[in-house]
Amino acid sequence: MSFPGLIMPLTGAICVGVTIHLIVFSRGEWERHVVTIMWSIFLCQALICAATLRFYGGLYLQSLLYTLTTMVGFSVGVFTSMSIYRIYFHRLRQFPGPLGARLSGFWSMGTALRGFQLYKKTQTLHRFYGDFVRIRKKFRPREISINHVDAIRDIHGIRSKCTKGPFYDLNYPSRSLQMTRDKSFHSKRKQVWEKGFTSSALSQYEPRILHHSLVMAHQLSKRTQQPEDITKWIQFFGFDVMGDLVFGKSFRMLEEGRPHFILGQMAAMGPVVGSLICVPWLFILFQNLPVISHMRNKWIGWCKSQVEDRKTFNSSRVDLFSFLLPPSIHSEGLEADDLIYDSELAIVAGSDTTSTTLAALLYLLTQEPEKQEILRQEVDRLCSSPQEVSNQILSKNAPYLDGCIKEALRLYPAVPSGVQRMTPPEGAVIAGRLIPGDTLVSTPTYAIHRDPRYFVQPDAFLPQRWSSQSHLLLKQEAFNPFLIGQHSCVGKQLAMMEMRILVAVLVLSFNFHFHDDGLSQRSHKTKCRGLDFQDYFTARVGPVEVLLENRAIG
Ligand code: HEM
Repeated sequence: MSFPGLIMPLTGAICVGVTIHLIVFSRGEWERHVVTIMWSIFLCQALICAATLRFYGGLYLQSLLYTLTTMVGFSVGVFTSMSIYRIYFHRLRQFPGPLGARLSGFWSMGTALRGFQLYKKTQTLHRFYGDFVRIRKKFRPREISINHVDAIRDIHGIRSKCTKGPFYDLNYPSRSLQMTRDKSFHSKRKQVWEKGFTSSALSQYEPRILHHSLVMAHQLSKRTQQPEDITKWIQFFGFDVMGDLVFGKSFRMLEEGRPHFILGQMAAMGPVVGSLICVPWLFILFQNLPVISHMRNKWIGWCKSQVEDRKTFNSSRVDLFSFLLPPSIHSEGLEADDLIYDSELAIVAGSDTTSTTLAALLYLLTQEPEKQEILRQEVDRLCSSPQEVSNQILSKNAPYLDGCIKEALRLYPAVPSGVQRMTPPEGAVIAGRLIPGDTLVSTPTYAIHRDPRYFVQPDAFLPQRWSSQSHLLLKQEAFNPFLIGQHSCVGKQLAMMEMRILVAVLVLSFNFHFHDDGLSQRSHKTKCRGLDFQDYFTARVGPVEVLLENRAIG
């Protein structure tokens, strides 16, 4: 039998592609089913191949050509229909934004891959297009970034009807306090988490945080001959503290002066996550690839073994785990793996964010020695030695220290692009404008934090704007590093305590300088070029090499 022309299968496949786009891809949330969808497409292609082979009597090449034609036709159908729909018919078409960003997540992925500075690109787009920009940051072009202070209240505030968007399905069906869209599970679990951050719980963590700060100062005091990468030590600190508070044992990175495997794991995963979250279906597909799933399983397996270890020892010391571990798993509707993912969340959310802010702050203080000196004088007045550093004293009497921390959080927010929420089906008025239902919305934290409508000299490090010179602060509500509302950061007070204690110990122990005489190229570069601040959903700071000078105190 002769092999038919390819026009008919091509046209048929294009029609199927258009139909599938219109009934599946243009509505609902299909991303979490992407693996099934891919398998179905694969299966259809295999069936077409087998059927043509059988029907046309074993003409392998032709049969392959036929199958490829249908595949190309299908893809052309889906992507053409998608592009036309997104440009001309999408219900968000009245919102401006760059063409690429309206078309596809690959635009954001390309932008992310060029230095992981999507937060800066978003800021530039807002300057060009205005407060509302249609941009695909984490999910499809139905996302609008809103660069307005009122949007923070309207999207995240306690009265908001916006819910978590499909970004929070990325680990589905695994769930943690943060990565769940189940409201009732979240609110029950949040109550449990909050018990781990009361002032009485925090006061029990404080001596351990001070201990880790002193170990870090001790290690640094032996490294004053040449510039030292302070970011590395701060990461050790952040992870050691969280290991101690979550699993009851430190990772001992500070003591041993070298990274634990978890840090290498996180460093490797950062760019992968940072680029793939822009195209979530690809993220979910990647997670299922053997190499990636092996890395992830290794890490989760490690968390699991730590959770098991922690369950078996009855610590007399209170730690976060004592609160998270229920008397009986079933009593709180937990599933067996929930604790593992919650402990992973605590380690990652608690260490990365705090380390980023601390590294940014030390960079800013080294950049501006006169502000470093004002801070040192304030801390000197309150604490006679690093061993005497106390959160209680600092939190009540050190406004300049708190101002420094807030400025670091403002200039370099640890979640710089903001987080994704979804409007209710009936839509919502956000910053004075009606946004259609089921639209993904976010507030770009970095851009809002550097908006001159809300902060005078927004790019300058001015700790006094939070105390003696409040006229430099035009809209306090625009400052939103921990978020507000029911999904706000549960670890805020712990983070503030850690940052106060470590910074106080360090400024009491050392003077920080950038090295200018060519001894350290990197130190000089950091000084001239600014901070290497990369956005992988949570941000990371590159090496900050500073020269430490021991101070004679006590
Ligand atoms: C400078 C430090 C920190 C910053 C800037 C920060 C920021 C944030 C932000 C913006 C969120 C919202 C994420 C989202 O909705 O997807 C969040 C959530 C969260 N943070 Fe933090 N965080 C910090 C430190 C900590 C610490 C020390 C912990 C301790 C374990 C922690 C635990 C959490 C948890 C468990 C959530 C999820 C809360 C929920 O979904 O209800 N964070 N954080």
